Amino acid sequence: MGFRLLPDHLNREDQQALLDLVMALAQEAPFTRYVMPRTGRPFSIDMTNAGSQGWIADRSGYRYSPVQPVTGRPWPAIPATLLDLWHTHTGYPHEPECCLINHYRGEGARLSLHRDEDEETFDAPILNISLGDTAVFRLGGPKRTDPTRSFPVTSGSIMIFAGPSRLFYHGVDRLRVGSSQLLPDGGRLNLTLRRVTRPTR
Ligand SMILES: O=C(O)CCC(=O)C(=O)O
Ligand SMILES: [Fe+2]
Repeated sequence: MGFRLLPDHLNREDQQALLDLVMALAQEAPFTRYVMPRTGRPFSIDMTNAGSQGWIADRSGYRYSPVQPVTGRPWPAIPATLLDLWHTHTGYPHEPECCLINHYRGEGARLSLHRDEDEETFDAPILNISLGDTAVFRLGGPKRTDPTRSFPVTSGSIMIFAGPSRLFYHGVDRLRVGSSQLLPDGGRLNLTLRRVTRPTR
């Protein structure tokens, strides 16, 4: 069990259906440009969430919140299509609690090298779904100083970060702007499904 990339896994119709779901979710929970803790510098991408827990950032840190910080309303539920993909590809016996949605609008949109480490448990894999422009994705190892490699991730591709790769450093260097026509205004959407709390049995 480790890292898996399933290139072009979802067909065009499934991609469009996911895009429609994201557009609907964004009506309820608007995309927001967070700022980074301490520096207060804005991210180059916009974010929203579905689920009982949404990943947020502000001057005081990175964390999960049950509500959208601007509207104060709970995040919309994670759509069944995404729950199905989670169960199919992760085999994890519990539901994901967060679907973080990143919107990379175009040139200059990136996500620097980081680990997903704000969750209470790292037992569950992370499921990553890409829609729209190809991303130049960077994957390293468990330590920030480990060597990294970069590779293209196209629209409809799925990545699974399971086992040790759950805590590998990763990021997005840039988009190949204009490589996909899926999003009406161009750019890329990325969905990551996450388990946040430790399941109680
Ligand atoms: O956009 C991507 O593919 C990566 C997203 C990511 O690493 C994150 O949201 O933590
Ligand atoms: Fe990440």
